[in-house]
Amino acid sequence: MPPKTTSFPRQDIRVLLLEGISQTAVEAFRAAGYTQIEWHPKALPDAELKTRIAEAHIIGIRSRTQLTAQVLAEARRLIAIGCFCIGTNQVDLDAAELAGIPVFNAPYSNTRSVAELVVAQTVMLMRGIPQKNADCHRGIWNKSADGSHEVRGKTLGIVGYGHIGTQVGVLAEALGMRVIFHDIQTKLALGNAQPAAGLDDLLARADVVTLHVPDTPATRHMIAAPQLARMKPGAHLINASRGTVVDIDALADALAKGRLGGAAVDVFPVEPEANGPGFESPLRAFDNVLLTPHVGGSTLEAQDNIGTEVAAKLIRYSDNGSTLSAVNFPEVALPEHEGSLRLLHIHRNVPGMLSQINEVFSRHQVNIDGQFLRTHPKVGYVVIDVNANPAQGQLLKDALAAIPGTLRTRVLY
Ligand SMILES: NC(=O)C1=CN([C@@H]2O[C@H](COP(=O)(O)OP(=O)(O)OC[C@H]3O[C@@H](n4cnc5c(N)ncnc54)[C@H](O)[C@@H]3O)[C@@H](O)[C@H]2O)C=CC1
Ligand SMILES: O=C(O)CCC(=O)C(=O)O
Repeated sequence: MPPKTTSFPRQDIRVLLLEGISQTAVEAFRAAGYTQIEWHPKALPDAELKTRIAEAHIIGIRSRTQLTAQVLAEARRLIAIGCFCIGTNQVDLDAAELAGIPVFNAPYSNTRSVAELVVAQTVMLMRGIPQKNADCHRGIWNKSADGSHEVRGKTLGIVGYGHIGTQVGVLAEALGMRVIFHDIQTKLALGNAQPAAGLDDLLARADVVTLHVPDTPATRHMIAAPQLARMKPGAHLINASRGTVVDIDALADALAKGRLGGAAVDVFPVEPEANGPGFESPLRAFDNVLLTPHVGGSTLEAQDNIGTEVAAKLIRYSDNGSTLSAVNFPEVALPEHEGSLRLLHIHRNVPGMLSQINEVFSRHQVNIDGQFLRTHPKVGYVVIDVNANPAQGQLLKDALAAIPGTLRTRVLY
């Protein structure tokens, strides 16, 4: 099959991939006919990001690149954003939506990797391995069972019982742990897991507390001094969710006072912009804290799967207009449009928009083959398949773009 063209040829669409996104994404774009792919191993400094994003039609990032409203204001050509990870808190989702830019992510591909790391950390913390490891590195031999426990029969408290939390629970039960969880939504408990009566109840009962919530206003500092004080003396805390969830100074204080047995922390309120020296944290002072550089989802398996998954979503949107599974945008699942010309119209969701759109087609005496509409409170997305030639398509696109409240139009041939 010859490749379908979009409103301009695929080879003119510029794809900017940052932060060492897996080559599987590059391969997926190439296989779909995209040739202008710029790949960077790291995040870009803010000024360079603004320059590069101004030229890009599609951008792929991971958790480090901050796509703020100011950065997005420079992204005049951008049609789609891919977060090659789960979290999308690094993107101003409202600003992107109001600019007519859907944001896609990979909600599942690295969840197993995080779950495996957390289970390993649970065993390591319960055995006091971080301190023993630090001692050995300093040449100190300290063979002792003091403070060292099996995880079998101990209680794991999972805060946020979603894709990662549930997998952690299943793996922990396989090791003989009792699993309790807390979530703001009612959740199906897997295996023998039990819901706790609330966060305070979970904190009071768990030997190890592990956090798997997203970054939201409600989760910011959800573990601070009062919550740490409710944990069992000598219990352990694991955070592989987001650095904003734990008050790091309060955690350092609890560790300094010996209230907690230890902690494993993979995510930080401020993370260095690049690999190399420059990681600062009060937790560096503690031998009983396992520190990792935000690698919960960083396995080759996860990254390869994420590369394929998010690239497929971006390509589908670019070629077909489908926004299924976009995190910030009206979701429209579209059939192929063989034989029809497809117009995309993204607009402010104000009364009378649809009638103005349809008036364009009646004015140009063009038959509509199919129409798809979804709205969010602020933004609407209409896709119209028409029986028209490319020249008419361009005229229709210009007429649609002239409707007040239009955010973006595209034509797919
Ligand atoms: N360290 C790393 O490399 C990685 C970190 N993550 C982080 O892990 C987070 C969780 O990932 P998933 O399990 O896939 O997300 P998910 O969306 O499947 O699960 C999150 C759960 O948290 C619950 N929740 C939300 N607000 C809550 C609150 N205030 N109190 C209690 N529960 C609340 C939700 O109802 C949901 O069940 C992501 O948002 C991301 O920030 C994800 C992947 C890799
Ligand atoms: O490894 C990454 O790029 C970020 C992983 C993560 O935190 C996420 O998927 O939300």
